[in-house]
Amino acid sequence: MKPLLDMNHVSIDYKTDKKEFNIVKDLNIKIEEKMKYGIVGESGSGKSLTSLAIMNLLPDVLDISKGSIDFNTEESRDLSKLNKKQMRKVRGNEISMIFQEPMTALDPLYTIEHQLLEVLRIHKNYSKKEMHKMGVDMLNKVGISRPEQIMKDYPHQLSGGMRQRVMIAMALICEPKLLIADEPTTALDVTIQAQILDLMNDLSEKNNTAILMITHDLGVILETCERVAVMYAGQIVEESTVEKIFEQPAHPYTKGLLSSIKSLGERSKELYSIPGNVPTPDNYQELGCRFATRCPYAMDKCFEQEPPMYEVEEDQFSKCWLHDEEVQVDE
Ligand SMILES: Nc1ncnc2c1ncn2[C@@H]1O[C@H](COP(=O)(O)OP(=O)(O)OP(=O)(O)O)[C@@H](O)[C@H]1O
Repeated sequence: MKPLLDMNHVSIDYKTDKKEFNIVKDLNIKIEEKMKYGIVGESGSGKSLTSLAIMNLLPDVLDISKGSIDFNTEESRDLSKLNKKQMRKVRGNEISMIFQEPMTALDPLYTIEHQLLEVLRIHKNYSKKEMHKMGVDMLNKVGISRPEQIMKDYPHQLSGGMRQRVMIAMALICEPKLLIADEPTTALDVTIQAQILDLMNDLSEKNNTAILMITHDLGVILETCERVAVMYAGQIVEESTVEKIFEQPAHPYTKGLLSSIKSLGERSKELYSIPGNVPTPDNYQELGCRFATRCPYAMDKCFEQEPPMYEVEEDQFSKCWLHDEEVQVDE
């Protein structure tokens, strides 16, 4: 069976009359129905552009220069080829998205009822009364008490956690096949974070919704996902099940990310962080590995030739020259 979402060799370029450069390169992601899939990476690694590409919402200066984004439901569609009208039918209905900061997605001028029911008005054919009832039920499901009152409120009258619950309600009211959650809990208190993640998981399980979780936080991935792609500077550097990535990470970048959360957990005196920063796209190395400048194991070859993706274990893939049989490493 075809996966629900199949990103095949997707590259995203910046392109204007004056300048042109590649940002996201050769992305391959397969998300099966009902699967919980995570993309993790530091700021600037290309996570958000990946989600915007799926939603066909890339800004004008960015362009999918290669590859396809196949969305396979009863029919198969390459989302990157759909026009605006066709894509509007997909967004909010078959694929929906939760953002980090709900205030940017909620309009301060409209009531929660107006905004919550908007996707139903656009995509479905229910009476006003039916929609109202569905709205109240959905608010109940996301754990909002007094839903009738909240329906009449405006976004600023709600707390951050409540607004995030409303966003989840909005995203799931049409029972989408895929929910994209871009840092859905980063702006919330730690105690509320866990509640919101649990809620998203519960609801998506009940509705058979697949989740694409986008985050810089490996802890969130560990709690919510089955598979994970680790992104660095616009590329996937490692991909596997969450279990394998946590227990036996293969790529030096993944190892670095894990050391940072482990040292947090152990409250060690010195918090480990990977030295240096993610380069900006106009500074990506044209040759070699994009992580080489920060990699503790970098060899000459890493600056000269781009490594392929190796299957280092069954169903575990890592893009690093260290896995090459001809490379000798002294550890
Ligand atoms: N409109 C744009 N024009 C030019 N470059 C852009 C544009 N949007 C994003 N970029 C660049 O693309 C790279 C990837 O950005 P992206 O927002 O996808 O990263 P991210 O991993 O989601 O980071 P964050 O967690 O900070 O959102 C960054 O270096 C960013 O500067």
